[in-house]
Amino acid sequence: MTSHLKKVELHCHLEGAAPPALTAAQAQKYGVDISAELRDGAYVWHDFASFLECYDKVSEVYKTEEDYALLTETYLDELAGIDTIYSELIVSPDHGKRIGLGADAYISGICEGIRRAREKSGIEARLIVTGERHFGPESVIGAAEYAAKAGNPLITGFNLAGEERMGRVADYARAFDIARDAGLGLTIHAGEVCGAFSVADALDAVRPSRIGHGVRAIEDLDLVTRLADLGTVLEICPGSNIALGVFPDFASHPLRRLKEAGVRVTISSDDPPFFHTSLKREYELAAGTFGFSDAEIDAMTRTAIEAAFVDDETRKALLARI
Ligand SMILES: Nc1ncnc2[nH]cnc12
Ligand SMILES: [Zn+2]
Repeated sequence: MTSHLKKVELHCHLEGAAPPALTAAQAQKYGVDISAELRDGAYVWHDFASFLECYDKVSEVYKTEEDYALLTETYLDELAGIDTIYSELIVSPDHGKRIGLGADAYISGICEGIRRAREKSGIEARLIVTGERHFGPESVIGAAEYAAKAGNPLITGFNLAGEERMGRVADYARAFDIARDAGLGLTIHAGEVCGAFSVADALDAVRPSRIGHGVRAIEDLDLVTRLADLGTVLEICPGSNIALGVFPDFASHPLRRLKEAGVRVTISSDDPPFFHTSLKREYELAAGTFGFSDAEIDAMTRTAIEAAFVDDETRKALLARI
């Protein structure tokens, strides 16, 4: 039972959190045929590449500023309902551009959703702008430039998501330089679909304070030591890793081994309904399947706040609530 624990989430893709029922209603509203991607209330995909395709198709039924406000408010309300005090949402202004809404309207809708949710429950949230690796370095640089120039106090981080097998991290280093120079926090998907080399690449080329997943670092014990020595925080999403077949089962998932090796680990849900999970379930898995005590789970939540892309005053206020 973890319902009595305060929760924090550092790694959730906004469109990846879209509830299937809301997506079905949106598709009907816009007359979009989504029957290949959404069947019997569940998203349909069979491997990482088809997951990314399904994700992009689902994203297409969220079209207006108000659609994005509603999606954001819905997800943050769900989080607040399980005692989540802080959430970082991974968002893609490029997607706003691609669907013709525009990056500013996309972000403005999301910020309105944050405002509405915060007013009801007090939940605090920030945005991590992401580039999508499969759209290539130029597009990722564009996302970084957007985030750097936005001057939006809720945009506090930059990420690289998408097809990890495309190119090497160094190809995207310039985007991270732009984001770093603008004072944004840096995190990057690595060591999820690709092996330990991808985590090493990320450390060498980006020097991020956090890594999304990073779990395949376990394939190289020297690299695990390097992560522990650097204090790099891993945003670990066990349910996602099992759903995508990164590990065959929870018994072989390295969350506990990484923690015991001194790596700073945190728990998140990634794209919850796509992976039949939720932040609530991830906390339950931490307690039940991984056998962590309440104190150990609270320590991971505290690590997440320490690594959050927020100002010191907000960090202090959040830490005081754990
Ligand atoms: N788990 C994941 N890995 C990489 N890119 C993503 N985009 C959405 N979810 C993702
Ligand atoms: Zn992710």
